[in-house]
Amino acid sequence: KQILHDVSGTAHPGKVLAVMGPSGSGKTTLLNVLGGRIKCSRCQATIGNQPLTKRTRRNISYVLQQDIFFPNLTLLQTLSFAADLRLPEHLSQKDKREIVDGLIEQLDMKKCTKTIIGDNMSRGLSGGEKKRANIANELLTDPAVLLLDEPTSGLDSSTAFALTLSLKKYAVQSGKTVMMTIHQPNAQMFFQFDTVLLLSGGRVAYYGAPNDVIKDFAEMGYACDTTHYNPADFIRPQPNNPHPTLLPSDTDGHYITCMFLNESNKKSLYSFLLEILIFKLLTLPTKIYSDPSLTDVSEEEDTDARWSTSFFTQFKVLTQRSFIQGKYRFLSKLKFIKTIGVALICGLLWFQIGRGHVKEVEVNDITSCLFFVTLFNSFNSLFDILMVFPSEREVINKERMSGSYRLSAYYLAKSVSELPLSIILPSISTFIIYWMAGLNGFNEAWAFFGTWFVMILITIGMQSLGMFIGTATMDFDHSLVLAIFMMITFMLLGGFYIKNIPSWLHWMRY
Ligand SMILES: Nc1ncnc2c1ncn2[C@@H]1O[C@H](COP(=O)(O)OP(=O)(O)OP(=O)(O)O)[C@@H](O)[C@H]1O
Repeated sequence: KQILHDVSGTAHPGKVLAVMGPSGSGKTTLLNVLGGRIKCSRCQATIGNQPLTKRTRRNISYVLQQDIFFPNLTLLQTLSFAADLRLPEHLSQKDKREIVDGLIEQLDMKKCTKTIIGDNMSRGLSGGEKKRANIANELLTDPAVLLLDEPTSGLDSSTAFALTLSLKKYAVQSGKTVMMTIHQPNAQMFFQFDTVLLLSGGRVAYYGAPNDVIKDFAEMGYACDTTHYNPADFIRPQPNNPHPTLLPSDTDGHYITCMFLNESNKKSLYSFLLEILIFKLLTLPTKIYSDPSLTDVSEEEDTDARWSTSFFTQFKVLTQRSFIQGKYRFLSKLKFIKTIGVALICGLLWFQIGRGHVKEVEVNDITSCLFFVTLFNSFNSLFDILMVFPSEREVINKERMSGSYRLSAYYLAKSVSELPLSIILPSISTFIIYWMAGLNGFNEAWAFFGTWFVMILITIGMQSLGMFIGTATMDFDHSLVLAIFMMITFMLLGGFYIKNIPSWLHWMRY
């Protein structure tokens, strides 16, 4: 589905470009392409003089419309972990902390550094604060270009205006390029923008200075009574001007330029290129297009390092973060009560069964006891981890899109941070049941360690299986069905219920 048709324009350093247009006009799609979230084979975009590749895209930060964070971390923890992952390793912890503190101060968030981000279940930062946290998170890397998708949505008009002002100030003071989509700016906000790109049905309806919009629309026969109308409201339902106006660039630096090519409309491409050529000769300080031929940007992957930090740093920071994020799960009293409670019941039920001279009939009971302990620990660890990865997927996707870390570093960190759960709880249950049931008598302590070690291996194995099922299905209902099916298959083929497994099914127990 072609969403954007012949959209073109330039965003300049030190200036704010607002992408406006009715819902579904393609604003987010445009930003997604520029931010590298959608691969577009027929689009040509350059940053400065460079084509947009994985490496040059690192100069662009993209603030998504949704504020996606780990809800249990505080604002300071969130930004500090992001700084550790995304800032170059040669910066000291003190430097990184100063950058984080500076951003918190700049965005006026000092009073909520220790507040958790929060979600529907546990209240934390307010909507506006979350939005600012989202922006701070992207500003950490000091990008040359900042893309923001509807940063003012859900904010009241004065907060939205304050945010627009801060973005404008940021662009002017730091000479950065700011490009944002916005739905309904009030008149005050509208005139803060340096350039407005109005989209309608994926086409450019207006591209120029906000001050000229009334004049341009009046020339087309749409006069606006500015004493009674907000120009931003006025132009929204009138998106009939298909001709983009090109603005001269007056600043050098990281300006970002893009063009979407409609293959079926080569004529417009050529006339557009001609327009650019004339324009370029007349005004442009540096070139817009280095190569007008149609190249596939997705093929222009370059081999430069994609990450700011080493694998080890990523692993270390992600493990720490995972511990803090998951501490509510790890330290859940309920889990301890459940484990100890079930272990005590088992201990009482099989009390001293293995002690002394074991009769033949008791051998069966001992096998049942071992089978139950194995099953209990397996179920616990399998179901505990099933939804851990899917629930973090959004955050991981967002962070991976901005090139924060390798997937392998995340996976290893996640596995390591889950270890306390996979060691402590099975150790408790095995310890209680083993000694209460008196398995193997009291004299052979080594046999206890043997049993304990096997239980730990089983739980770690089950944890991996749970992670695999959760990741493969990404859906609670499906993962539950698959997990139960696999557990029951293991139980049936484990040799407890039936000793004479048909030979053609033997292989399945592996
Ligand atoms: N992957 C897709 N497949 C099919 N259609 C899509 C896809 N992505 C976007 N669209 C369609 O493209 C159009 C533009 O979507 P986009 O999200 O860019 O709009 P928008 O201007 O940002 O809207 P809003 O202001 O409501 O967020 C919409 O009609 C949408 O349904």
